[in-house]
Amino acid sequence: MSVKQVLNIASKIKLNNGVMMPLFGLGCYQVQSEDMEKVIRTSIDNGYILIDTASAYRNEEAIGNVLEKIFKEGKVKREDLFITTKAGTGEHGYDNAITALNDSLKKLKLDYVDLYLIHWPGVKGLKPEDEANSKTRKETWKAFEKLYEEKKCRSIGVSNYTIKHLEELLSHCNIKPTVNQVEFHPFLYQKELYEFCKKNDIVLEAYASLTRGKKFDDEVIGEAAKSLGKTRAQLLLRWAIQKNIVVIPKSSNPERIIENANIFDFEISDATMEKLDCVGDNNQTRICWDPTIVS
Ligand SMILES: NC(=O)C1=CN([C@@H]2O[C@H](COP(=O)(O)OP(=O)(O)OC[C@H]3O[C@@H](n4cnc5c(N)ncnc54)[C@H](OP(=O)(O)O)[C@@H]3O)[C@@H](O)[C@H]2O)C=CC1
Ligand SMILES: O=C1CO[C@H](CO)[C@@H](O)[C@@H]1O
Repeated sequence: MSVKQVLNIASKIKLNNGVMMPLFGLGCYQVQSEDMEKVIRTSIDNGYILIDTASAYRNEEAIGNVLEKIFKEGKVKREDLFITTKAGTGEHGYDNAITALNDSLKKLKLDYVDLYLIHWPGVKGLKPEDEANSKTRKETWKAFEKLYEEKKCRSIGVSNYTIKHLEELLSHCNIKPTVNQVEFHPFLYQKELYEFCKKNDIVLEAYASLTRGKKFDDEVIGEAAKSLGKTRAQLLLRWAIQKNIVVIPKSSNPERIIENANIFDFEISDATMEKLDCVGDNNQTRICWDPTIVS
C-alpha cells in the first residue's frame, strides 16, 4: 500500500474552525523515549496520522527527534500529520501558557502544532471551586487565542472540562474551543457531556478508550467482540468512532499498534451499541483523574 493510501485510512472529522481532524491516532502517555522511534514508525506505516502528547508526558523531545528524521527521509510531510500537545496544570496563566507552547514547539522541533489543549481545568495548587482558578483559566484561554492567531497552533481546545467549565469558557471566549479531550469509554459513558459538546459543535476526543485494559474481562465486551470476530480493544475503539468521537489508543507494542488501527472495516449494530452504552458499573468507572473533584 502506498504511503498516501495509508495516510488516508483514518477518517476525519471537521472541527468548528474548518480544520479536519483524524478520528483516530496514537496516544503517547507513557511511551518511553527509547521506544519512540519504533512506536512512531510502526504507527505511521499503519495509517496513524494523529499523535497526542503533552508537556506533562516528558516525551515531546523524543517525538520531535523522530519526526525530524521522518520528515528528512521525505516519507511523510509535516502537513500530513496532526500533532496535539497540551499545557499542563503548572502552565496556566497568560504568560505561562505562551511560554509553554513555545517550549513544546522547540522540543517537538515544529513551527506549529495542529491542536493545543488546556490539559486540565484546575490550576496547580488551587481548589476547583477557588475563584482564582476561574480567573486564571480565562487568562490561559486568552493566551491560547493569541497563539492561535499567531498560527502557532492550528486549533485550540481543552481537556478534562466538565459542562460547567465549558459553559464558563463559552461565556467569555472570542474563539470557541474545537475539542474537549476526556476519559470516555462504555464504562464511563458521559452522555450529558457528549450531548452538550455535540450541541455546541465541540468535538469530543476520548482518552483511556481501552480502559488501560482494566475492563477487558467484562462479559458483554467479550461477547460482542467475539461475535464480530474482533478483539476487545478493537470493539472499544469502534464503539467511540461510531459516535464520532476521536480515539487515541496508546501502545508501545507493534502488534497492538497494528491491531488498534484495524477498526475501519467493521460496524457494530445499533442493538449492540445500545448494549455497550449500558455496560458496567452505572457508567461510573473512572480509570484516570477526576476533574469533578481534584484540582
Ligand atoms: N488529557 C488527559 O488528561 C489524558 C490524556 N490521555 C491520552 O490518551 C491516550 C490513551 O489513553 P491511555 O491512558 O494511554 O490508555 P489506553 O486506554 O489507550 O490504554 C493503554 C494501555 O493499554 C495497553 N494496550 C494498548 N493496546 C492494546 C490492545 N490492543 N490489547 C491489549 N492492551 C492494549 C497498552 O499497553 P502496551 O503499550 O503494552 O500495548 C497500555 O498499557 C494517552 O496515551 C494520552 O495520549 C490519557 C489519559 C489522560
Ligand atoms: O494525561 C495524562 C495521562 O493520565 C494521567 C493520569 O492517569 C495524567 O496524570 C496525565 O496527565
